[in-house]
Amino acid sequence: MEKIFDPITVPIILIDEDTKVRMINKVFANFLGYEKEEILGKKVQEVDRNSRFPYVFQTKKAEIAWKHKFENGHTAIVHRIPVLDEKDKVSYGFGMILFEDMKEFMHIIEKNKLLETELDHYKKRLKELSGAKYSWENIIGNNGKMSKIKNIGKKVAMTNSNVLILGESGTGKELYAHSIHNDSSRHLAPFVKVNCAAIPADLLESELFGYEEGAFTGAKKGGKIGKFELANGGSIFLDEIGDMPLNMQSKLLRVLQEREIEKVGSNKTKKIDVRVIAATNHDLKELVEEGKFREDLYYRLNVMTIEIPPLRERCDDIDDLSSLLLKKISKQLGKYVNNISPKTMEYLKMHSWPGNVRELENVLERAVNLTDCDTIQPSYLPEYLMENKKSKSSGPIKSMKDIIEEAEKNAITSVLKYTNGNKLKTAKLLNISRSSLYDKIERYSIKV
Ligand SMILES: Nc1ncnc2c1ncn2[C@@H]1O[C@H](COP(=O)(O)OP(=O)(O)OP(=O)(O)O)[C@@H](O)[C@H]1O
Repeated sequence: MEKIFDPITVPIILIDEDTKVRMINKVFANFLGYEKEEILGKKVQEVDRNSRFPYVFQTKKAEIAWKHKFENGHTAIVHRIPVLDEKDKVSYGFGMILFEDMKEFMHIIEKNKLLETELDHYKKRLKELSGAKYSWENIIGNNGKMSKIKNIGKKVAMTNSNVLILGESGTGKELYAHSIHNDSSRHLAPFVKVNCAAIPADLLESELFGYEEGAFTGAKKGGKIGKFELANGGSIFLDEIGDMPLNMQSKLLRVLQEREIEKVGSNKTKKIDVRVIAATNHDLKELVEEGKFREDLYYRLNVMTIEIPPLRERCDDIDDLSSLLLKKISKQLGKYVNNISPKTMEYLKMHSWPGNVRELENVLERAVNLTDCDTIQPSYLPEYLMENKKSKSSGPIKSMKDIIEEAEKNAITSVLKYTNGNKLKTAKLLNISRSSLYDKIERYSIKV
């Protein structure tokens, strides 16, 4: 035992069940102001009256990194560990000094604090670089349906399953995708967004999976890393998944099943660990029925589903949402506008909000810019919002197709008015392509 204890440069001590010192190394004995031989066999309390070992033997609980003032006046940081036998009886105690003086200890603490601050800073930077900007606190609305959906989102974030976020354009699907990633165990890894509708069909495969050098004419030297590989360890947000071409859907399905990708022009596969968060404003089930979306992919993605209802279906949220958005917008614009008059609120609640929260945000931003007092009056609302109130009436029951067409027509008409007939802005606000907007304008004979 002596041979083991003495070469150790950290002060250590071994005590038997009667608190007698069985072994102590030279450094510890010298620290106490004794020679080793003077201490061995003595009760620990005789060597240091302040010893807590008798107490530790009673509680049977280790005291780790405790500050201890020795009888000789030294203060140190120590461990006191009771060792129990199979019958849960104390068989011996082990003690050691971690820091022989408090200055050394305080120095380590300070250094640790500094490191923690630095670590926080780099964690924040990493999060920013990871691509996910928003978290739950950016999703306004803690009442009614919104709080329920947020709670579902938080539960979903804890799992590792694929997520499907459904909801009309402007309902906050992207906010949810970011927040789920940021609240998941993957939050320090990348969050990569791909808008499946914005990438031409023939480029989507190489965009998602990358390509090898020389894979096709015009391919970059050295090839290209795909979004899936970039998201490895993190999450990939496949926005507008409903617009993904069928041939790509089969390839995506393979990736989800096999958890491996194959670059364009390569015959090698690479294992990847990516969580898919997909979103769409289409009715995916309907697309499946129409043969435009693969059923097997639908079920693969539809493991955890979050459905965000359109704003018109959660009128109760409009009050809360408007006040909180108003606060945010006033702060951003540096204006003090914190009230919405009851009449204005009435108009806001009557509107059908085809552009959902995005439209509400725009309406409020416009009003904050126009108003010169602290309250938003109806006169600061766009014309089309007041007209909607007059035209709201219930009629005979219509087919789903007619209802959807009518809603589309109303949405396009409203937003066109709101943008003063600007088609590019309208298409953007409604999140549809320009060509699709032109088609619908023609189909519904909308006067621009
Ligand atoms: N609950 C909410 N709280 C705060 N802002 C919201 C909320 N929901 C939506 N928004 C705002 O509305 C706008 C649209 O949100 P987002 O882009 O997440 O919607 P989306 O459903 O992904 O739309 P799209 O389908 O058109 O891509 C953003 O400016 C976002 O900040």
